[in-house]
Amino acid sequence: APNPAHILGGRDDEQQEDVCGRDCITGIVAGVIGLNGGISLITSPEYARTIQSYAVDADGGAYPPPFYIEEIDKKGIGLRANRSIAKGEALMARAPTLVAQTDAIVELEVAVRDMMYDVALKRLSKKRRDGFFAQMGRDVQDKITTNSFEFFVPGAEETGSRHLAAYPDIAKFNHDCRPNVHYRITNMTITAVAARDIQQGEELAISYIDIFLPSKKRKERIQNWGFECACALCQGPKNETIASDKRLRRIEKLKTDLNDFKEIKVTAETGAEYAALHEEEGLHAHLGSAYTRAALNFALFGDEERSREYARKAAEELSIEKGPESGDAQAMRALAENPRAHWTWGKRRKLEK
Ligand SMILES: C[S@@+](CC[C@H](N)C(=O)[O-])C[C@H]1O[C@@H](n2cnc3c(N)ncnc32)[C@H](O)[C@@H]1O
Repeated sequence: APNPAHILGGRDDEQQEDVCGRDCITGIVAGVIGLNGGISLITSPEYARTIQSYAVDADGGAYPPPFYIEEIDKKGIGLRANRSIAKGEALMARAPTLVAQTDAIVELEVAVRDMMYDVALKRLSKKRRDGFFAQMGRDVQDKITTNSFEFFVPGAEETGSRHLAAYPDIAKFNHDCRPNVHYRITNMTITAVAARDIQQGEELAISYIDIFLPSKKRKERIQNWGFECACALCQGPKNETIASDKRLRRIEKLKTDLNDFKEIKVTAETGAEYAALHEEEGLHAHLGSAYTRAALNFALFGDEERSREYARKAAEELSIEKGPESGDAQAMRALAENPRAHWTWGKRRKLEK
């Protein structure tokens, strides 16, 4: 039977309100839930319960903020460093203002969806609502499309459910194809971290797309977002774009070879070359997985010393990228501790014989 669509909760009062009765939506349930006085949800009661159980950090990160807002050439507003920032520094941690189940906003009738947005936004405090409306975009839907981040909420469906979240402060970061800031979403708190050492005066930027794509494909993706990329790589000299595309192709090829376990197409050094290409290309926010591949490849060839060296580097990067307690960072700490005990130990060397 179709589920009722309702507005659940008020600011902190948890009362329910029916929005459109029992049968206006088939298949999905949608509702709006006020949480902690400042987060509105448009989702099913099941996901709402999970989301409500999340601990949130609404106002974390470096204080005073190591950046200021400024008009940036060809990009609208953006953030600029007001001091030098060390790699790994947490710049900002924020809870979302508005969370909407992706399927719900796609499947809902536009009029119902807009009514839900309306109710959800009215429930926010004025400051948080103003923050939402200050984001770039023609209307509520466009603001969500232009500025939101996606995260998954585990649930009955195998993959959980995708949710779009608005983080107006984080939405001030512009895009760069070689970003100096990395973000991660834990439950639904987003944390922006310096992906490398940053100098005073540099613009702070994250990436909106897959930055392993070659220049042409990146351009297409960015066009889908509705703008032309004004980052240094995209606007830089042609020979640099060609050199960058060549490195990206080599990275792709080495990744395929390193992942091949049926046939040995690599040497112990291939992983190190793979990681060095990431460094050269300025793929700072992806060094964790690059060092991980290198560490595992050295372990596969039974090189204890170098496996440890790269596992240590991987653990350091993964602590920034995924958090110090993430499973990936812990796995690399374990490998650094004792490569000989790892399941990969010597496997490629044995194959070679
Ligand atoms: C999430 S907002 C970022 C903040 C935005 N600049 C503003 O003024 O609110 C995304 C929008 O910023 C602009 N933008 C972000 N990165 C850009 C880039 N690398 N080149 C040109 N425009 C960019 C585009 O208009 C894009 O749709």
